[in-house]
Parts: sequence; C-alpha cells; structure tokens
Amino acid sequence: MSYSIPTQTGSAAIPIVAPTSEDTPKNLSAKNSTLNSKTRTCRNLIIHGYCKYEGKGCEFNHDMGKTTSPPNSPETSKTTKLNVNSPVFKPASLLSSIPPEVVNAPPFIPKNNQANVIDETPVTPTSVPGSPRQQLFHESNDQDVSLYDPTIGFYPAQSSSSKKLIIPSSNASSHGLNALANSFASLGLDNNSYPETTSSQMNNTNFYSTSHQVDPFLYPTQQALLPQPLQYHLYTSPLPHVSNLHPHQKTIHAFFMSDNLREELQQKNEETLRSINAKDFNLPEELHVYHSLYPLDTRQEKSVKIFGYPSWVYKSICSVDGRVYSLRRIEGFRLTNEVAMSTIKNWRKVRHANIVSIREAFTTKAFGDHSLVFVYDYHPLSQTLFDKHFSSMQMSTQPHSNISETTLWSYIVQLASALKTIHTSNLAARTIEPTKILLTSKNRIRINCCGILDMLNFDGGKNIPHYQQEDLLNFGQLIISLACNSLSSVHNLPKSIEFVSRQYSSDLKNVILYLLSKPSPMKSIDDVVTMIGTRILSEVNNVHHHNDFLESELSQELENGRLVRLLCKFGFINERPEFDMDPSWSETGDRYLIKLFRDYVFHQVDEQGYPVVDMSHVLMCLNKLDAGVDERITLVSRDEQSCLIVSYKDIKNCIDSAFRDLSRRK
Ligand SMILES: Nc1ncnc2c1ncn2[C@@H]1O[C@H](COP(=O)(O)OP(=O)(O)OP(=O)(O)O)[C@@H](O)[C@H]1O
Repeated sequence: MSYSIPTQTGSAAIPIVAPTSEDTPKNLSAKNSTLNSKTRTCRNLIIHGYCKYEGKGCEFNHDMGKTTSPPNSPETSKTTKLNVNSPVFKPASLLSSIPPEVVNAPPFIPKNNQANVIDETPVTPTSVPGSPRQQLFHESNDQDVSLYDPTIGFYPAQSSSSKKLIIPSSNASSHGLNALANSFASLGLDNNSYPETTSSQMNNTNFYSTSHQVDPFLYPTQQALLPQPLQYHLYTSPLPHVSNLHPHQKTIHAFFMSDNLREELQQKNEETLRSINAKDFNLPEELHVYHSLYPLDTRQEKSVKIFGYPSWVYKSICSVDGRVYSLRRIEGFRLTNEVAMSTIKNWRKVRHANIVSIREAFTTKAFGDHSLVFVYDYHPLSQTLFDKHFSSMQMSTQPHSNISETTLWSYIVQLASALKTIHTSNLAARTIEPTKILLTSKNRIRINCCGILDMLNFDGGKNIPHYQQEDLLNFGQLIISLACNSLSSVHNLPKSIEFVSRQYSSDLKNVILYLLSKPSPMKSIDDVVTMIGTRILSEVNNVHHHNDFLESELSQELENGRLVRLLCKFGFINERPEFDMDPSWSETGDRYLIKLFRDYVFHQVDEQGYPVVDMSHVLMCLNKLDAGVDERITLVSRDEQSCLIVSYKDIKNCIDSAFRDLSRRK
C-alpha cells in the first residue's frame, strides 16, 4: 500500500506522529523543566486517546473531557461499545484544544512505505464529490496523455518516475474520454496487461478515484472493499524440467483449462461487467427496457458513410431477461413509415453463427433527439475487421504483414455461409464492409448491423435482388482489400489482382474475380459456395479440431466442479457443533472420521511442523474419495491418541450420511 502525506504546513489536519522513545516518563519529565507541562495536553492522550503513564510519572495535562482510561481498564471496557447515548464525535473541538507544537510535529511515515510515497498534488478544495474535477487519475508526466485502449480499458501511462494526479481538461470531449478512462481505472482491471503498473499504484486510493474515496490508511478494514485487479495468471507455467513426467504423473496444469483460454474468457467476462455512471456521459439511465448503457465505440469522429446518419453503439442490460445486449443508436432519424418496423421481423428469424443476431428495434427521444435504436446480441471484446487489419495503428506497427491465406479462406467461408443464409431468406446483408464485420474471437467473424439499412431506406423489399448483387461485389472488394492489406486496392484492380496472383493461390484469385465480376441475374452466392467447396471442407475440419480442444478443456474443468461439490459438503459438515442440539455432533461417530480425514487432506505438517501445502495431494485424496476406492489410509487425531484405518469408501459413506443428516428437513 502506498499513500501520500500532505506536506502543507499550517494545515488543520492532525499529523499522526510515531510514538518515540521521547514518550517515556523519563524524557517527558526532562521536558517539563522547559515547558509548562501541567498546562500542556498530553500528546499520548491526543494520539491514542489515553496515556498509560497517567498517574505513573507523566506530568502533562490529562484532563481532556475525562476519557483517559487505558483501553483495558474496567471503565473503558464498559464504555467501548457505541450506543445511541454515545456522545457525538466532534473533531473540531478536539482540534481547537491541540497545542501548536503538536500540530507542527512531523508526520508519521511508516518505514516500509517511505520508498513508495507518491508525489501527489492534493485534491483542490473546489472539487465536489462526483464532479468531473474530482475524477483524477495517474499520468506519467505532465505532457503525456493517459493511454486508453478500447479493448482493454484505461491504463495509466507506464513511466513511473514521477507519478502525479492530474485534473482532466475541461474540454468536453476529453472529459468524456477521461471519465470513461476513469471509470475503467476504478475497476482496476489492467494490472495484468501492463505489469509496469505496480501493486502500490494499484492500491493507491487515488488510482481508483471514485467519488466515494476511502483512504485505506485511515480505514484499513475498508480496503477489502476496493476493487482489486484480477490476476489472470494464477498458476505459473510448468517448468521445463518437470515437463518430462512419467505417464502417471501430472502437473497442476493438467487439472485446469489452459491459461490462454481462461484469460480470454475472464477478459470477456470483465468486459461484459464493465459499467459507468450514465450521467457522466449524458446518457439516459433507462432506455425502453434497457439500462446501464456503456459506450462501445470510442471513436470521436462519427462517419455517416454507411447509414447516412451518425451511429453510436452501447452495451446495455435488458431489465426483462437480465442479459447484455448491444444497442446501435441511429442519431437524428425520424421514422415516418411505421411499416418499416416490420422489416425487423424477417431479420429476427435469421439465426447464423456468422451473423450478429438482431432482437428488436424501437424509436426513442431519450437522447434528446429522434433516434432509432437497434438491439443486437452483444459479443464482448469484439473488434471490427477495420480495426484489426486497416486501422492506422495496425498499419503502422505491421506495415508489410500480409494476412495468411488460411485466414483469408476462413473469412471467405464464413462470409459465404452467412450470405447464403441471408440470400436464401430473401434478404440482403448490405453491410459487407470492414467496419461492420466483427471479429468476436480468433478468426471468428460475424456480419453486424443487418437490417438497419432496410429500415432507414425502406422500399418494401423490392430492390432485394439488386442489394444481393451488391453484397457479392462488396464481398469481393473486402477480400481483395484484405489480401492487399489496403482499402484503396479496389481503386486499382488490375494491379491488385496481379498482387493477389503473386501472393496467393489461383483458387483465391478466381473467387475474387468472380465476386468482382459484373452483376448479373446469373451471379449468385450459390456459385461462390460451389467454387470454395474444398475450402469449406478444411474449414469444417478446423472447426471440429477446435471443438475437440474446447471439449477437452471443458472436461478438465468438469472434474473441478465435482471436487468443488465435495469441498462444499466438507464445509457444510465440518465445525458444526451445534447441529441437532448436540455440541459433540462433529466430534463423534461419522463426523469425527470426516474431521480426521479433513486434517489428513489439508492440515498435514512435515517433520519440522511446517504445513504441507501440496495441491496434488489434495486433488488425489479428493478424487479417490469421490470415486470411493477401497484403498485404506491411516487417520491420526491431532493429539495422536487415536488412530483409525479406514478406506476412502468408508469415508465417502460417512460424508454422504452426515450430509443427508444435515439436508434432511426436520
Ligand atoms: N454487437 C456488438 N457486440 C459487441 N461490441 C460491438 C457490437 N457492435 C459493435 N461493437 C463494438 O463497437 C465498436 C464500434 O462499432 P462501429 O460499428 O460503430 O464501428 P466503427 O468503426 O466505429 O464504425 P463507424 O465509423 O461507422 O461508427 C466496435 O469496434 C465493436 O468493438
């Protein structure tokens, strides 16, 4: 834990002073010769509330409202409990009685924290709780802007040489971003992604900077309430010398899902749970049946290229089913034709693994304008294909990295499959465009925003065949842009095709040429599916492999679920003396055996008396117990007076019967 010490002099605050040897009666009496000790209030009294040398040599004044008894005196023990009659705490009156010497005493700095003291500018007195001015966060230096990455949230700039708190500028847009960043910071979720952020920074209350700050130094017990950064890597990877194990030996990793998968799932869960204070962003607190809006698109500049209107995306919770959805708001759109709403009905029937499913659409004035809102399934931590492959950051970090042919084929197969379903349903996607295709996990894509243009430009569906041809053209343009790693490749097709034929297989070039060919009634997604048949087979194969992988990971966790259930039973049974009005319930019969077994599993000590902390021993015992094997073990009581030889099967029966006892209704 690190914290700052206010350095201003003349402060009204009472600096806390470390008790020193000067407080001994001997030294105190020495000082009495120079100061009029009789009139000075005893410092121990001010700091600790009592003086243990009162009446034993301490000559300072102890007459301060007569609350000077030591805590363990009978008098204190009578009054330590607060009740309604307790006097109201009035710090002001206490302060007024503090002599200047005490006020100016040096502040107490715990030794082991001195190195971590952060130079923080105190919060200005003008900041009101919850006001933007109070939303503070760390920066590495005055010039740096704090970093914000939409995929992982806010993280402080990584230089730690001079940590300062800064007040965000009053600029509206930066306030919005800072408030968002701040809310992420308050979650403290970024420790793992950025290990440079030290735990001391993490625990600094200002790092969390909520409007209800609690100083853990003043309120140590409150610290547990502060959100702690999630540690993804709870287990280290196996060391090289333990990887050549015998077939019957296992490392701890063999019992849990892989770290990467666990981390990915945990990050998605965190992302799903993130929230902000809607008021800070001028967002409605409720929108139809949705609440807890959280902005997903952090791009400040709004493009109207796709829909003709600016659009905004929010994560939100539905109060009807409690699930999280993605809301896309079309700003400033006034629905004039109610029949247009019916287009959503057809889209709601489309269910495909590569299409973001739409749930409903509604109009609202909650944003202070006429907006149309579309509700889609939410896919945490998703990225658009544009962000993944064409964003300026991506281009600058990987200037020459061409997308692999395998990935391209995977995209082609997924898009072709989605378009086949859409076109067969007599609909057109109309959003085959890099910013409207989401990458929801590795190489897994979904067409987003389906149905929006059908409603915005409602034409009764008479132009569907035309839009379907456009889908195929856009499909070809997307693939060639990805292959050439440039969005402008569509403006110079001969050169781009030449590049593709040099870099990729002729199959790929042929598909692109077909998709980019002139629209005609004969051109259809069915032909594309026929052309890519063999690639579909390998994609199916890959999907099955991945499925096998996930299934085996799941089966490992499945075992853990079984063990957790066992541990829960243990927890219910052990240390329950009051059950059945029998104080010896857990000390006799079956329960005593279970208690000894608990000691055998968890509380063993080695020859030196040190605890044996061996997870594999625990897992082995619990697995044998769950299976109820006949193997016998020796259970010894803690006083070593009794010794029982029992099989796992016996113990399992005991646990079952004790648990039945407990769960049986009276
Ligand atoms: N259904 C969804 N589930 C989860 N996140 C989504 C969903 N739809 C969009 N997003 C998130 O919102 C971000 C912005 O989406 P959007 O379609 O506005 O892209 P954009 O690049 O900002 O396009 P535009 O310039 O048209 O606004 C995406 O990067 C994605 O992270």
